[in-house]
Amino acid sequence: MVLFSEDHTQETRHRGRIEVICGSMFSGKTEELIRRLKRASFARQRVEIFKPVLDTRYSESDVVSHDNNSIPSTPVDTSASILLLSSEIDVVGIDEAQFFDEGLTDVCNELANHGVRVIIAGLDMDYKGVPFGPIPGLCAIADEVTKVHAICVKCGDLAYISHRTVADDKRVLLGEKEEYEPLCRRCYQKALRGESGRKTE
Ligand SMILES: Nc1ncnc2c1ncn2[C@@H]1O[C@H](COP(=O)(O)OP(=O)(O)O)[C@@H](O)[C@H]1O
Ligand SMILES: Cc1cn([C@H]2C[C@H](O)[C@@H](COP(=O)(O)O)O2)c(=O)[nH]c1=O
Ligand SMILES: [Zn+2]
Repeated sequence: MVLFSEDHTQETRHRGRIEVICGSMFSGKTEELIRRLKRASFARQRVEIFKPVLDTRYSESDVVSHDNNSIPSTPVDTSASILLLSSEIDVVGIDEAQFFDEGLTDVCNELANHGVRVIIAGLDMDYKGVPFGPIPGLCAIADEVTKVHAICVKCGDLAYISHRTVADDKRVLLGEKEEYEPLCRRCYQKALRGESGRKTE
């Protein structure tokens, strides 16, 4: 899939569609979400961005990337709130979608069926490699899925998973580089076996 394609149909009004941007931590999901949403704003489309209320890492309200790019957003606690707050909107962006309830799939379908372009960013897998929350279902119903990759911090290959580096087995543990590192499949298997590797940063 070509990531930075100039698909001008995406800037066309009244085209309901669902786009999913997924991958590991540090893979550029939030940056790609912000890029698409800012382009929609430049095209004078009415844009609304949502994130789960529990994601307070960088900001209570803004969606912020690891490189500190940001865009204002509305924190919500359920997917149903997204539907309620999206009247008269052309483009809906949703970040950290893995933390939403399973109702998010129906909400996104409903919006797209009514002509809204819905752009969703989220982790495809948790730290154990298990598909995360509503993301797999959203990938199934999406018009377009973009899988992005970080760089494995041990070997420089493409990473596919977010390895948790602290002892905590809760599925939800907000964090950054102190708690997670993106690894390729080979380095992840080594890490699970307790073999040390060179950390390149
Ligand atoms: N190991 C890494 N591989 C790729 N990018 C990384 C890595 N570590 C830090 N980054 C930074 O993270 C940025 C991506 O941030 P962001 O869009 O917030 O990612 P995501 O939302 O997927 O976690 C990259 O542009 C890069 O500057
Ligand atoms: C793998 C994994 C991650 N999380 C948390 C850690 C971060 O707060 C977010 C992901 O943010 P990003 O924008 O993709 O970098 O999710 C978690 O709670 N559980 C996990 O298994
Ligand atoms: Zn590796």
